[in-house]
Amino acid sequence: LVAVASGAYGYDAAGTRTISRRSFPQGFVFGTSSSSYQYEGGVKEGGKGPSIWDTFTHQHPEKIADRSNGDVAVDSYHMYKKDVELMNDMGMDAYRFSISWPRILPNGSLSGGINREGVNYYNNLINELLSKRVQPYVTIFHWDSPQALEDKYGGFLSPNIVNDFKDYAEVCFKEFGDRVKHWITFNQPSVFSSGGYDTGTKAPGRCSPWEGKCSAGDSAREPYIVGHHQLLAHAETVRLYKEKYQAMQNGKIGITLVSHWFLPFSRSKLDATAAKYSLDFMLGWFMDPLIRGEYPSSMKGLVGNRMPELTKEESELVKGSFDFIGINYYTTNYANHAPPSNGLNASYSTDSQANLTGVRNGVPLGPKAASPWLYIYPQGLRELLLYVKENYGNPTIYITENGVDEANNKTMPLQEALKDNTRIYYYRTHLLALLSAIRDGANVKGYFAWSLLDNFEWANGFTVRFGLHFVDYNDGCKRYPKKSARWFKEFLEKSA
Ligand SMILES: OC[C@@H]1[C@@H](O)[C@H](O)[C@@H](O)c2nnnn21
Repeated sequence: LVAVASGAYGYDAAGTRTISRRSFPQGFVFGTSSSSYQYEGGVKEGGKGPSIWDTFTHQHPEKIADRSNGDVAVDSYHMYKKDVELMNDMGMDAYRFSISWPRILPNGSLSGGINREGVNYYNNLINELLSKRVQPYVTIFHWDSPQALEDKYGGFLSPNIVNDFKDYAEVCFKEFGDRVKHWITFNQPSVFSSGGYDTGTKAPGRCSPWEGKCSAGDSAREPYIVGHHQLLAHAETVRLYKEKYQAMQNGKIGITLVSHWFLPFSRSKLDATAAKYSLDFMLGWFMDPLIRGEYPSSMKGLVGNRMPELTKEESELVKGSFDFIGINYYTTNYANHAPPSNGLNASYSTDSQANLTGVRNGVPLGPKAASPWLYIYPQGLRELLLYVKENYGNPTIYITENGVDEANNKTMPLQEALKDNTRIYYYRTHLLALLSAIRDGANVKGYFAWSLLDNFEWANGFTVRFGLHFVDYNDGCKRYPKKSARWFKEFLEKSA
């Protein structure tokens, strides 16, 4: 009875299914995730050059729900020691953060000079983490590319970006690789491509005139070009790390992809195909080249001559270019067949011939979060991981993001805002789903919650809160642990 009460067998005395870190394999890594533009602030401090997100939010405040920006964000540029203290208080093993490219190379290219103040900031953060035995997992690119390269040659629209990215990554390996042992080249290249170049809802805000309010762009071609250049930049960087640094620094390198799980809206074959196409366009776009050296056949068939081709040499460079794959999972969608729009208005979002929704015949897949795209469906994480195991050779996986948001209710008293029971439900059920997939053979080595703190949520600005800690934007970004942070502390209690 005592063992059951202590949750040793997964159930508490009340019979509620419980879970703790002891349920997971020995050495399984638990952490939290963040990104430079969403956390740092210090927009013009320490010699940082402008990023495309600085430009996007200042030139198009109308594209951000509350017309806000990341100039201050949650001020981690000045408060990183407090952040590390919060991770340590919870008992977290690791922290995933991204480096701001223009904070290291203000002019984008190596020839423009290295900003030593920027290097110092990340050295201080890494050293603070290690002083508390929190392992740094570093994302080299989380969407905030240098404005200087956008102006110089169109950023990721140009193949020139591949060498500039590789040079930037090499500076990171040289400066931080003695202490950073897990590198993630890109965060969600599919979303950088679709948000920035299909819908125009993310920086640099390009799209076709009929897709959105953008000054320029081509939603039918640019997302695929930008995706292709990210894939090549990733593969060249992995080759550099493996040829020149891995033996000496003994780190691992990978990439983070995002995917929903997809369920057919009906039992029709067309909807089953729509679900598969949706998975190919969101996950397979990059997973297929990484595992097989080829874009998905569905994409090649549906996108046709607008889909870039991997040469034989590129295919060999990309195939197997990883030690691990990061997967971000948040939600699941129903997919129903959507006949192709007229050929004139093709785009990444319509090429997959699928309409996506979280509701079927008025019934939602699960409780709805604050973000309209997020329905709580933990089983989707299990299904996605088993799909990756069965279809992609069971590669080493880290869940590099998983989380849920609530609305930023400015009239709610602080003590009420800290009672985030939905987030506890979300994490408990998703960790159970993850454990189930691991027990069925999924090769998962770690899990990172999004996010340590409430932060700047891109087009949603500060109108939603994803954090385990509440950030008071009206009082110097003061941090307060939510109830979920206390839940995670119990979950992680190493001695338990
Ligand atoms: O929307 C919440 C988070 C963002 O804040 C992250 O920056 C991004 O990597 C992501 N991908 N899917 N969901 N997310």
